[in-house]
Amino acid sequence: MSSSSTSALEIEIFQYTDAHQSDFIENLKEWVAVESNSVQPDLRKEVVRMMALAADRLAALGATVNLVNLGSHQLPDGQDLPLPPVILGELGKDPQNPTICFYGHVDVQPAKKEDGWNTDPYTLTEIDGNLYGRGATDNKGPVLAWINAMETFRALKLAMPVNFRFVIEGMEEVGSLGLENLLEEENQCFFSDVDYFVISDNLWLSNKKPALTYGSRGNACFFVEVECGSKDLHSGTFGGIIHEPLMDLITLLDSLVDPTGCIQIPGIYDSVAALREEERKLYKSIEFDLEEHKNNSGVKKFIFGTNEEILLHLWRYPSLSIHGIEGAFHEPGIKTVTPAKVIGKFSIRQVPHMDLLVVKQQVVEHLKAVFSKRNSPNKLKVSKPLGSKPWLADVNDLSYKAARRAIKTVFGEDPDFIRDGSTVPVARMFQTITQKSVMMLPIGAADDGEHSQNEKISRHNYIKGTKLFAAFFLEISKLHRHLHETSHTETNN
Ligand SMILES: NCCCC(=O)N[C@@H](Cc1c[nH]cn1)C(=O)O
Ligand SMILES: [Zn+2]
Ligand SMILES: [Zn+2]
Repeated sequence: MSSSSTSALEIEIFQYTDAHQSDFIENLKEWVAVESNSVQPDLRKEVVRMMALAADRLAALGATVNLVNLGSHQLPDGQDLPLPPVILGELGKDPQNPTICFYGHVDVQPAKKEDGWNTDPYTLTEIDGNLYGRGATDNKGPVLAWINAMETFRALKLAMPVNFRFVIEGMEEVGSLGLENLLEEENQCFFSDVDYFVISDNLWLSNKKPALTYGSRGNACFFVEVECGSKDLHSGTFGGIIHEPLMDLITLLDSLVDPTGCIQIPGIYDSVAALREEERKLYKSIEFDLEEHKNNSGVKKFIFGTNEEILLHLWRYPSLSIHGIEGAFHEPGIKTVTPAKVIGKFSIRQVPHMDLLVVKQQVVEHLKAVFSKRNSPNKLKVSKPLGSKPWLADVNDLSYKAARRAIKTVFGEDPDFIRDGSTVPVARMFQTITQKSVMMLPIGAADDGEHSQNEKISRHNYIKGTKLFAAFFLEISKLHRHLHETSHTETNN
């Protein structure tokens, strides 16, 4: 469907895209077939193979591709494992054109058929208009949609309206190891002429309505370790006469959040930016379907009952989640052991203007205070292995204006302006390091199930996403040229 303002050029591009749907889906099928799971060390070679495939595809478009070696990293068992290279690609150096740097990742979360998938996770399978497969939406589909859009310009022999830069990595799912250093090193080189960064690695808020994302929460991950000695004990021989580490730990974990979701760590909300009335109004106006969101989650009841409260608690306030306990018996059946050492894992999503150092101090003080009340002789250790800051963009940036127009052209409606409750550390990294404009332009729908069983992207979103990116190239080019012509004229006068 095209809106009345669709240009002849856009119509030509959209017709080409529609006519080549099967080719674009074949490309995605080829990528999904690679088990580029960055979590499991024994699959690292598949991540490396995936990086080579992505590099080849960019090179076929005429891009200069540099596979940057990031060295190696140490696994928990002390073994050294090479990191996959990062792709730095470039195509076009026309000084009249804006330079857009697209970031994406081609590693995936683990997936096994027996986890509850209805189809083989590595065989892209279309059912009722949905393309199921690991990485279909996170993030191979969106990366390919961007490449498909470029391919369309090339196939139609159209001049590229923008200069392209690429950062494609293969370690996003495990914390983008080595990427921040590379961005810092390349800030004055590879990134020096970038005008706008675009990331398409998140989802719409709704299953149907397109969105533009202007913020994401950061995250502070914590380990809390309790240890009573060097070996596990028989609970019949020692139960009842020792301070069990798991009991200490459960008390500690239980002290973190009350049943209304409120974090119990003193001072944690102190620096959260005050909510302005316009912002509250904005949240009220977003078309958010609470029932749809509940259905997507598969749970029966949320803590909050209104759209406004839900959005505030997802985007605007910190939240604390407990992820697991290392060392605790978790397998089926009975084992009457008392573990000597257990590590609780939790994280606190960060919002402006929380400070990671202050948060760590508050967490440590709170846990120590709770622990001291138990008079336990056990050893307590608290650490923060990972911390990333929140990201917030300026929606007045030209890229947002261009994307909004492109969305209207392709989807026939204005997008929701949304924030993301999860963390996309690279958005904040690009912003802090380069001081340039960063935008998140999702093409996946809320029910795509990233990281979950039966991950998918719909054919509709994949193909319209391809058109959206092509329309965005044209819009940003127009707006950028106009801005520069205007400022040039003003300078000359
Ligand atoms: N919708 C985008 C999701 C990206 C994502 O899943 N990010 C992780 C990153 C992370 C944060 N803390 C540790 N890893 C997330 O959990 O938000
Ligand atoms: Zn992702
Ligand atoms: Zn992911």
